[in-house]
Amino acid sequence: MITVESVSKIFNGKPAVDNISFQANDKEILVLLGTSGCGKTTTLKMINRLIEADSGNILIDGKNIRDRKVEELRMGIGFVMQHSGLFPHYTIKQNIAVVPELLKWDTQKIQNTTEELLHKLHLPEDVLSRLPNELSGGQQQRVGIARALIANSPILLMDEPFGALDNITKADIHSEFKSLEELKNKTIILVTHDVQEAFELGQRICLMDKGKIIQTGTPQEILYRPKNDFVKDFFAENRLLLEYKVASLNNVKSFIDSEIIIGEFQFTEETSVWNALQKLSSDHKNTDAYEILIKAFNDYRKLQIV
Ligand SMILES: Nc1ncnc2c1ncn2[C@@H]1O[C@H](COP(=O)(O)OP(=O)(O)OP(=O)(O)O)[C@@H](O)[C@H]1O
Repeated sequence: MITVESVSKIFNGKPAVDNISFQANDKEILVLLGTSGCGKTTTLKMINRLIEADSGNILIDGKNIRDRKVEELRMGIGFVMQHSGLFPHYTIKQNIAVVPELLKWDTQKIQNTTEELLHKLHLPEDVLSRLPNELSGGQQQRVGIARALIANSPILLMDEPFGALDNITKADIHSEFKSLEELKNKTIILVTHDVQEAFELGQRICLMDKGKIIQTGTPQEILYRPKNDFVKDFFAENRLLLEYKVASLNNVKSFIDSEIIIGEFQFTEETSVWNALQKLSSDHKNTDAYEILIKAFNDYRKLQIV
């Protein structure tokens, strides 16, 4: 568990992070969401002490990170930097091997684990001998993720890990990412300014503005019980889409005979209404099921909006 207690950071007399507190629970993906300059990256970097907090405390599993050696602290934290952060003069193979070499893994183990991760992240093996600038932005980001995952540390900090991807590739990566076995037991803090990404990946979201946390909650809580007008307005543009994405078939099942829809189309109760509708809309034979689901969603929605 990561606990951030009343943490602040001031740059040139201006607060970049202003007395924030939150907790990332074990094995959850907590998203820090906010517009450019609101203090997300600074917050993330304070957790692995790339930036030292001016005040407040950060605890990992109850231990203050100030009381730990920086190198030892960072060994237990995978970090995916904004724009991949790969060493430009190292090959991809060397970039991925940096931490395993510090941990004195034998060459065979490094090679096997690297190949396994490349495969899972859909990167061809021939990238290994290339330099970062010989890869696309999206490929570089996947390498950045492989590098952060290889040592299997229990905590993962990710700064805009999919920022270089277009929206279509992003949607694919999000579902791949969520199903990666390597992530299942990790506590993950992910920074993004992309509202849809936050809703697709975050179990909880901290919405930040001007160095402060405005609201922390599940996507449903943030959407249906916004703390103030700022939160409401922040999601106004994407609101309907987000509502379809946060509602699962489990949420709407009491409004339909969902067994039919779930069984017939191989959905699960966790499938979002959005994904189910997308699948149903791809074939005109499913028009009836599509309409049943829309109606159920509308009935469910009426009860959420207070
Ligand atoms: N090293 C630094 N020196 C001075 N000011 C800084 C430094 N790092 C960040 N800042 C300032 O602190 C504020 C917060 O920056 P931060 O990078 O944490 O924001 P962010 O939410 O991650 O933004 P982005 O999404 O654009 O990366 C900004 O006003 C930024 O200009």
